[in-house]
Amino acid sequence: MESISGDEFEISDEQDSTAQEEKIFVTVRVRPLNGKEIAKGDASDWECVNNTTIIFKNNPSERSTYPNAYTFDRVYGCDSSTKEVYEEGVKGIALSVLNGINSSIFAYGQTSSGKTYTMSGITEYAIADIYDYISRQNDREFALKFSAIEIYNECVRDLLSHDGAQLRLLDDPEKGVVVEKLTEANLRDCNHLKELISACEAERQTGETTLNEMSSRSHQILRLVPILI
Ligand SMILES: Nc1ncnc2c1ncn2[C@@H]1O[C@H](COP(=O)(O)OP(=O)(O)OP(=O)(O)O)[C@@H](O)[C@H]1O
Repeated sequence: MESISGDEFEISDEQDSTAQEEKIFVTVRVRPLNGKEIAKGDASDWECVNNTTIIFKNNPSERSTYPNAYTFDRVYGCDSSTKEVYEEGVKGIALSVLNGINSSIFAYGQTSSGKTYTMSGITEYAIADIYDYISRQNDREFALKFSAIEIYNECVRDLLSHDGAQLRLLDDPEKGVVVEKLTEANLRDCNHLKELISACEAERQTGETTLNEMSSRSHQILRLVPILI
């Protein structure tokens, strides 16, 4: 997400210090075993022993000098809900974009680890909160722009365009990396954004992997840019 552009915009000291800290908040979420794994008698190798520590339970004895406990800003066990993950680790970051702070929220992990599942839920909650926040502003009015790309086999595609053309990445001295000719939609409202995200979902490359029948096979980047009007 990119922060607001607009002349009158000011940020508070608290927001300013958050921006200067360039904080990165890293969380881990363990997904529950799926039907296939349960049928095979698999057991989870990972256990969250408190809010910040996850342990690997099956260290072979000959490698016992390897660490088996890992600490993150927050860890979520397999009974956690996406709402919990969102509220504690993501909401503040998503809303900070409306106060002038560029922010990114991304998921990383092997196939079938639950990236799409978690990010879909998180996106839904973030959209609801962003529009709720905007509707409660009496002194500020926002316009939102939305764009979406997919990176697949080293190619960048515009998910809001049906022509399937490969887009070029350009290095702009002021803006940084820019995707040339990328469609930017001016959002009418929350439902418009949801419709566009569904359309992007339909455009994505999917395929089967040994671990995930509906693997996304690509990286998707959704970008929301609020503008003060
Ligand atoms: N926290 C969870 N609770 C219940 N089911 C989950 C959870 N996380 C993932 N799943 C299920 O596990 C399967 C794999 O998840 P998902 O497709 O999100 O993985 P992925 O990391 O995006 O995989 P890929 O990289 O292959 O696209 C899906 O069927 C999804 O519904």
